[in-house]
Formats: sequence, structure tokens, C-alpha cells
Amino acid sequence: MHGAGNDYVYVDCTKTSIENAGAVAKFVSDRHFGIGSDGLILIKPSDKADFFMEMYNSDGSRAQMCGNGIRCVAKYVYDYRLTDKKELAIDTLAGIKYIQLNVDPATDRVVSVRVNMGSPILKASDIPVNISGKDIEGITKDTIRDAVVSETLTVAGRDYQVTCVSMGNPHCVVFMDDDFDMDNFRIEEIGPLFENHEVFPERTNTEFVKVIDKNNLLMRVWERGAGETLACGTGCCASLVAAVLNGFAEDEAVLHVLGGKLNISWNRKENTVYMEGPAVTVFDGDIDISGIK
Ligand SMILES: N[C@H](CCC[C@H](N)C(=O)O)C(=O)O
Repeated sequence: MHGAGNDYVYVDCTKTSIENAGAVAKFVSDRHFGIGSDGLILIKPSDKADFFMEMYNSDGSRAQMCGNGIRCVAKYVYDYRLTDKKELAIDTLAGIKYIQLNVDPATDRVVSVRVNMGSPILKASDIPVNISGKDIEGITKDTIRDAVVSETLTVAGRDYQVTCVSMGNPHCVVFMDDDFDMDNFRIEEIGPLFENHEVFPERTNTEFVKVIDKNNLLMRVWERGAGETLACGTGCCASLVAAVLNGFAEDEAVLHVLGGKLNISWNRKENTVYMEGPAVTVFDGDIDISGIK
């Protein structure tokens, strides 16, 4: 399944379990010797919510949250009749997320999925990022403490203005100039240098964003543990929050990514971010993982 081109292999683990999930993730993600994906997502039972989403990047590392992934989990459990609910609670390492399935009544097909992604985490030490931040008033009802907004980070000898946001997983958002050539940008050269920069003790996802206007942002992303993906749900949320913090966007915007579009909004009164986007099943089948160490 994929969400705006960000594809994962999903496994129903409500009645079975996978012990070495990191190794399985590396195997299934290989686009030549495996199935081919940006990672692996296990759908597990939960005693606190309807299901638990366990997510692994293609390098086998586990992540706290996956925006495109949780939309597909919601579609999966509905389509495969693990539930008949159209409003779901799915637990993650970033807490329980509340989801609405938009289903076409004529066909019973999931048209799109809307997720309450919770509040953005902006305190530097909670991202985590070792850059000094500043307190910000007037954006949300509470003062935002020690936020990294348009601070300078030197990468490969060049200074970048970065804004750091966590959606349960770390994001470093970099706004590019109006004349920046996003199509021919060699993200594979600079992405790993941000991902593994020493200021990010848990590495980071990095979003390179161009502002089209106050309600449209263009984004490419180098994901922690996966490289460039065609979309990143948590990264789109982080980019919208960063754009509002920098005065570049209004509270709702379309995030234009290589794999499509996501609609993101930040209800600053509630201090809640909402994401709406597609979820698509490409194929299903069985895999033999017995030989994977
Ligand atoms: N690479 C991310 C996890 C996947 C996030 C992304 N695919 C999304 O849709 O949010 C991390 O290690 O934090």
C-alpha cells in the first residue's frame, strides 16, 4: 500500500507476530531482492486503542510515527474487515492517533483518510536537536519554549536556516529560495549529511520546502532510515507548522510532494495538526520470512 507514493509492506499481526521485524523490513524493502518498499508496517492488537501500528524504515530502524502509513493502516483494517468502524483510534510510539475514513457509500471504498496528528513538539530537547532555541509568544495559547525556528545550521561548510519540529519523530525543515531548482536538486548528496548531523542525536528526517504561496508548499524529503521518499506525512505536517512559525503560510495548506498532495492544517487554538490524504492498495499476498535472520 502507499500514501501519495510513500509505500510500505503491511502485515496483519493481529493473530501472529514477527520476531526480527527490523531484519524483515530490510529484506522486504529491497526493490530487487525483496518486494520493494520504503519500509514495513505491522498491524498489531492493542488494549488501549483499536490497533497498534509498529513501523520500520527500509534500513530496519524503528520509527515512532508514520503519517502516510497510519492512513493506510486505517484503510487496511476496514477493507480486510478487521473492523467495521469508520472512526478509529490507532496507537503508536507517538501516542494514540484518531482517524476518520472517508468512504464512498455507493462503493464502500475508502476515498481518503483524515488523521488527527496531535500537537507539534517544538522544544529543542524534545525533538531532539542540540541547537539553542527561543521562546515564541502569540502562535498558540501557551508560550512555545526553546523552539528552533530559522536558526543557523552549518552542513558541508554551508549555512542553512533550519526550523525543527517533531510529530513524534524528528524533522528538520529547510526553506529554499524562490529561484531554487527543486527538480534538479541533488538531494541524495545533502540529505544524508542532514540526517546524520551531530546536532541530531536520533538522526532526523529533512524536508526541503519551497513556498508557492500562503496555502501551497512544494516539498522534497530525505527520510531518516529510508532516503528520499515520494511523500512523508509527518514531514508534511512538520513543514506546515514550520511555515506558519516563519510567517510563510496560513494555518492550512496543500503540500505538493513528488507522489501527490496532502492537505495539512494546524488548528492553533487546539494546538492540533490534521492531515488528509490518499491511501491505496497496490497488491496483496503472502511472504515467506522463515529464512530471514
Ligand atoms: N522515516 C521516518 C518514519 C516514516 C515517516 C514518513 N514516511 C511519514 O509518512 O510520516 C522516521 O524515521 O522518523
